[in-house]
Amino acid sequence: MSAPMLLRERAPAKVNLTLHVRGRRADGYHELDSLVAFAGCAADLLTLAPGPGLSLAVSGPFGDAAGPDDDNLVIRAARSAAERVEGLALGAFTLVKRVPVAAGLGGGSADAAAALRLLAQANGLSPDDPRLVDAAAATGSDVPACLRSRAARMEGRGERLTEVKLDPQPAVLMNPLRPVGTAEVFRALGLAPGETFVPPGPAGAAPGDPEAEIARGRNDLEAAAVRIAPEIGAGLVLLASQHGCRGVRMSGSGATVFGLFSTAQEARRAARALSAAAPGWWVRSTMLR
Ligand SMILES: C[C@](O)(CO)[C@H](O)COP(=O)(O)OP(=O)(O)OC[C@H]1O[C@@H](n2ccc(N)nc2=O)[C@H](O)[C@@H]1O
Ligand SMILES: Nc1ncnc2c1ncn2[C@@H]1O[C@H](COP(=O)(O)OP(=O)(O)OP(=O)(O)O)[C@@H](O)[C@H]1O
Repeated sequence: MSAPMLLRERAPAKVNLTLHVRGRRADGYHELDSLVAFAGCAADLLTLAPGPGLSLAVSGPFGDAAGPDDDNLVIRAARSAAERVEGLALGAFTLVKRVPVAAGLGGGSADAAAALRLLAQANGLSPDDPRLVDAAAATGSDVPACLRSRAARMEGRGERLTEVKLDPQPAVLMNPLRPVGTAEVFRALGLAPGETFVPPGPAGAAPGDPEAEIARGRNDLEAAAVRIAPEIGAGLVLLASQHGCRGVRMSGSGATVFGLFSTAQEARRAARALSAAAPGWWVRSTMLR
């Protein structure tokens, strides 16, 4: 008797090392230019037992916050793939939700992307299959980048991706466990459809050298998000005060903030100090790549 097949995938959190808003398109979405990387030590876990039907069981510290299972991005991605690939075998998913929800870490997008990778494996498809890439884009703006889960430049709404050679970045992630809605933050920028975004301050570095781009870049959603959740500002100050911190910024639409460090040891030490200094916050040291 053989055991039923169980496939596993990690769904690493996404961090926007830079996030530049170009403007608002006629369709209401914002045109972006963002360097994204992925966190080794902050990830959800997915399994798939291929078989008839489609189901999802969610557990883990943030399982309740992910919303009803039928609405979960895992199910939405699977349905989206099934619409595009005739005869696609689905099955029973489990999700252990360890990344905070509505946190600017693309947790739901990472889960959707991991579900597509599992379906690719179960059906003998490449995760780069254009039908799966199309299903990813239809599920959410961050899902195509999460499908690859490697450092990249993300342009447009997230559908244009270019690989970026990035040295692994020791980092600390901090989140106050206050959900911040992505749509609300974009709305707070106050751009009309068709309007160009004028960044405050100097332009960032030209594309080519990721280190310079990160050092001189911005997150154009940061000011709007701080108005909605002022604790983001407190998190940035706390992170910046840590020994060895090279720079701090918010990820995505917040409220997660990150600090970059020169060594993994400094990042781990800072994470220990911050866990004590900011009780109630989610704090992780990780390597971004
Ligand atoms: C902020 C980022 O996380 C940066 O990586 C993404 O742009 C957001 O990605 P996401 O969470 O997958 O977002 P989606 O689910 O596609 O969009 C949520 C909502 O955010 C707004 N939105 C999102 C992306 C974008 N480029 N412009 C927007 O205006 C829209 O109101 C949209 O209805
Ligand atoms: N698997 C999932 N994990 C997390 N949230 C999910 C999931 N499925 C659906 N959702 C819903 O999606 C919304 C956004 O959650 P998510 O954690 O992806 O946001 P985020 O980290 O702010 O994303 P971004 O960085 O793309 O702005 C939540 O309101 C949540 O209810």
